[in-house]
Amino acid sequence: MKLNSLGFPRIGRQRELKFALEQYWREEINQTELQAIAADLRRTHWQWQADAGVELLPVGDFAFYDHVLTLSATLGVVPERHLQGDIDLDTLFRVARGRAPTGTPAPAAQMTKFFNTNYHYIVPELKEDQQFNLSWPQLWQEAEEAIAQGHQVKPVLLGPVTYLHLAKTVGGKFNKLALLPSLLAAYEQLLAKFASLGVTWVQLDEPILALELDAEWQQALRSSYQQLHGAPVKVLLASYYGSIAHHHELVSSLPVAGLHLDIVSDREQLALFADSLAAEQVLSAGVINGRNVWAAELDLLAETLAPYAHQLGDRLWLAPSCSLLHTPVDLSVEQQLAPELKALLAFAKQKLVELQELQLLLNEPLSAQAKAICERCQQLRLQRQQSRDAEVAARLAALTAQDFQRHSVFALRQQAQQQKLQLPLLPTTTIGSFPQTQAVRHLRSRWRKGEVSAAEYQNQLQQVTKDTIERQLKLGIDVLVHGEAERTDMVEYFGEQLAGVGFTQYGWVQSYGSRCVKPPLIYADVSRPQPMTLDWATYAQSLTDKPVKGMLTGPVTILHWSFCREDISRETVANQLALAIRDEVADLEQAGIGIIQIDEPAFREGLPLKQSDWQHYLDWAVAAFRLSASAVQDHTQIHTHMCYSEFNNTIAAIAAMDADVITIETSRSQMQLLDVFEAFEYPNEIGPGVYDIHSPNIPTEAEIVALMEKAAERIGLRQLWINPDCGLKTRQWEEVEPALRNMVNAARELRRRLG
Ligand SMILES: CN1c2c(nc(N)[nH]c2=O)NC[C@@H]1CNc1ccc(C(=O)N[C@@H](CCC(=O)N[C@@H](CCC(=O)N[C@@H](CCC(=O)O)C(=O)O)C(=O)O)C(=O)O)cc1
Ligand SMILES: N[C@@H](CCS)C(=O)O
Ligand SMILES: [Zn+2]
Repeated sequence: MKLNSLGFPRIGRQRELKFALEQYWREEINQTELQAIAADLRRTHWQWQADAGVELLPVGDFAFYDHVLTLSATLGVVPERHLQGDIDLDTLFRVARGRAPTGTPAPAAQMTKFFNTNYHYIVPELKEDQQFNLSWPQLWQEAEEAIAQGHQVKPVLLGPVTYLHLAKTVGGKFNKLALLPSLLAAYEQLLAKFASLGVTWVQLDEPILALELDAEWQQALRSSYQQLHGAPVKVLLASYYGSIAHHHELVSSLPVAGLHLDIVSDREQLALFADSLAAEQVLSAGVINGRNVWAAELDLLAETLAPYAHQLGDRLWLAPSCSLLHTPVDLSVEQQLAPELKALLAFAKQKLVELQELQLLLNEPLSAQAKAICERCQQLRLQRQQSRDAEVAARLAALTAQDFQRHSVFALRQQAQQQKLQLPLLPTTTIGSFPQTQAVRHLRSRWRKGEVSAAEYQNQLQQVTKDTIERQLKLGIDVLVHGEAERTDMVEYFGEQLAGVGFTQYGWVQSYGSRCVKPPLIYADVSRPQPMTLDWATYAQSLTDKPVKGMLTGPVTILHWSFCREDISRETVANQLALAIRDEVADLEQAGIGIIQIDEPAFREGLPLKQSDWQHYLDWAVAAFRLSASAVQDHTQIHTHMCYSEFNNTIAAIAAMDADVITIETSRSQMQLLDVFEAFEYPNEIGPGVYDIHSPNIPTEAEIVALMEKAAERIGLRQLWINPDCGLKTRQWEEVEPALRNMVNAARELRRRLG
């Protein structure tokens, strides 16, 4: 029984890759030094996997920015604007970031969420006459590197059909599936190249199998794997992030040497696929959760797997459900986790050990070691069962329909709010965060190390907040924010303060490129022991007569961007979080904060992969948001904010959230995202973003006026706000101030023209 690894996090246990990349981009180290750090990380990660008993080490899971981008470069899919001579590492950085130490800057390629994860990939741009040529050697060079270290390797890359599915077409409309034959020819060359290195297995990932696919895409899968059958390597076809039981007939007819299934998402797949495997086919059972951090119940897993181990012998491989990219690297470096919580966890490195232990339970079930593992698992089960909070349960049980509903309908609330707030036509505001400067991060780091006292930390953050308020007042913005300087991250900050939620010191997970997040751990019933944002909001409000918006992260986003317990439904956890946020909303209102924003940028990302499951999700997600927002008086204005979203299939749910104001990311789509709000006759107020905060470019007054005129063609003037696309924490003050000055001037000009 082989242990199969689908990929290991590349960022490094201490985020070595992040720091090296950023140093390289700042030209503090050269490419040779960057390459050396990367090679060290790969060597370490391969060794850890080999030590755990993985025989075929994954290659292709390392990436300098994103593995989809590496594959694009491998295939020669690089936008012309970034292609300045032959492809080199800086070409990849220009595609991803718009700039690199060498070459001419050009607008970065689009970046978007990878399936239902919080990982972002760089969207390949395909032209109608796209050629695919092997153009960038990283993948086979890494295979050679691992082989030279004495390992056997299994290259891992996205399969051709998923690659096409994730790509976008540029330069006119055409069916991207027309490119499949030439793409397959490039894959054949790549597989032959691997074979020439002595590689026997190649893993091709087709996570689109977890989606509901139309006939055309199903046929694309059929014809692709029939064609690749001729390749001189064995193909392991991998799917993950969801069940593929609905494609059972299609998948079991494909002539591949093995299948990897995400068994965590649907255990029934084991029986279904095991029974239809061809005589030589391998089944890689993804039984260790690659999307979560909880220690596996190995004793129960072994019980489930035992009949299949018997049936398939060494054709059964044991694996994580997906690449370990989405988990933190190593639990052993955590020094401050409560031991009871630490015992419940397994990060990437520990998950490899779990595979090994599972193998032992199956091979030597009667051994003393096996007995000890089973006892540990039983102990953990007992501990998990004690994680209920009777008070939270009672509060949830007592909820009635009224708790999910504002007192009055929007039209009445709008009047009450206008009377109270007296805002001008087209009010201006920002989304919450202002630049998180090096100085603020350094201060926090020193406070965490005990080098700065809590009082001093507080005091200096107050200075930053005061400065942020003064800058906004000078700019003439109508609705101010305190700037979020005290927050590492919009989710982690709340995670640190909620009961039932744990947080790590080093549990970083790559979000995009060099950027990482540290997801909180929701391990027990959630409640709010004390106010979380009240002091910052009231302090900021004390500095001005203009309204300061209270700033909260919504329950759905906290849930999606955390590692969540699995013993109760996500809906229940969302409602627990909603009650905690509801209490904070009530405290803010009570303290005189008249506008409160509840951010939900992950609302859309939470949609299940299968569209047939969407409505159920939307129902409970909307309810959780409403529960968090509905305790206030009519005159208190509730905002929500969503970036990374399009609203085509969800507009009814967005309207049902019933926020008084929604701010959204629209600048890059030139306000086209508003079409759906217009068609739906969306009744509440909307702030369509006019400033692309992902770009260092400063929007001009004329550009903002033009964007808002487009918005006004679609949405009633009295419904509109003017604001950036998203928070400004990743930008510099030198960019933010002129951009916001132009935004405020544009608002004044528009009021003159349209008011
Ligand atoms: C909106 N987005 C978010 C997502 N998910 C979240 N959970 N949160 C989000 O905001 N998903 C979608 C997008 C993803 N976008 C981003 C954008 C930016 C980042 C990012 O910048 N991450 C930072 C880490 C943020 C953080 O916690 N900072 C700490 C500093 C930690 C640190 O590195 N400290 C240094 C010491 C510094 C010094 O001494 O000078 C160290 O430890 O060495 C803080 O604010 O204190 C990143 O750097 O990756 C992520 C997702
Ligand atoms: N209030 C947050 C929202 C980001 S999506 C911010 O401004 O950073
Ligand atoms: Zn945002």
